[in-house]
Amino acid sequence: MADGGWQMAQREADSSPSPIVQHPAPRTPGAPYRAGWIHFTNVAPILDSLVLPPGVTAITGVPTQMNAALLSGEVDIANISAVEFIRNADVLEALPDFSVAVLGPVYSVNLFHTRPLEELRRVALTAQSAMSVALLEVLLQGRGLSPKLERAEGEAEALLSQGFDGVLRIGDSALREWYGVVGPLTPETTMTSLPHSARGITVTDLAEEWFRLTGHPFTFAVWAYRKDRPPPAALVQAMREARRDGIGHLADVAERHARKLGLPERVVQHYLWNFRYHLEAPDRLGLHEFAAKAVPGHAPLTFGPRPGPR
Ligand SMILES: C=C(O[C@@H]1C=C(C(=O)O)C=C[C@H]1O)C(=O)O
Repeated sequence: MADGGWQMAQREADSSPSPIVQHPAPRTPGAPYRAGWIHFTNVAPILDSLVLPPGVTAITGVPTQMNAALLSGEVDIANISAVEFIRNADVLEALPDFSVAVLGPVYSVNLFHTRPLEELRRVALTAQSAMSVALLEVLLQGRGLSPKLERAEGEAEALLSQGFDGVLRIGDSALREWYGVVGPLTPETTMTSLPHSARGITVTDLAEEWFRLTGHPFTFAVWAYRKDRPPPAALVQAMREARRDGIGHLADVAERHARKLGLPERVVQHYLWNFRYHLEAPDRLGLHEFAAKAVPGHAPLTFGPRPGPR
């Protein structure tokens, strides 16, 4: 579904640092604390082992759903698109030690294209993602490129055969479609440098492009909460324990999710060990650099108290 007006509307919304936050009704005492999880495979090392403490409930959804749920007050904490945290930094705060970030390629935030980037005319964007759209805009602006950006859902190869010359995809389907283009990998394929083109389709990995541009990691998601609704300590502790367990058993997590995704185990294992889940100094540097480029004039980014031992 093409929508020519959407690009302008989106650009206008993007350039405004003021939040579109609704003010939820005050909570009744004793009401549950509500979490919203984007449950893509890349968060499995944190979420799969998570045992919610008493008094905490959770829902799941795609990034734009969880962004909206946090901003409307439907949930109190969520792993949201980092760009929404930046845009709404006056009302949101983030946990200081949780991120979905990478240094270099991510494999699941992909622009599939059939012409060189410089010659792109029509690019399909998924409505599931806020972060990848903002990143794509920064990368295109950096190269002085302005293809028409349109909202359209569907698999990359199908959209490429329907008049789009670029298709932006995220998450598990983007990972699967990347492998669909470049796979199957041979035993000789080095796992430090996976291929990015085949059959006339190039897969530009937006996090790798960001690394080429800045030398920094790219932080896709942070765990944000409303400043007036910080998470109970028991929830943060449970998340830290779940992450320690998940990263400690990454091969098991990868095996389970490889089966679900229909991908080879070693591909999923490589995908997962590539992530940076602790919002460390380089990830914050990348986040601040992106914030300055994508949301000039944003409110200062604030993070909760420093964590205890991991
Ligand atoms: C790396 C990814 O990051 C996710 C992408 C998001 C977005 O595009 O808005 C939001 C949260 C991230 O967890 C991915 O989905 O592949």
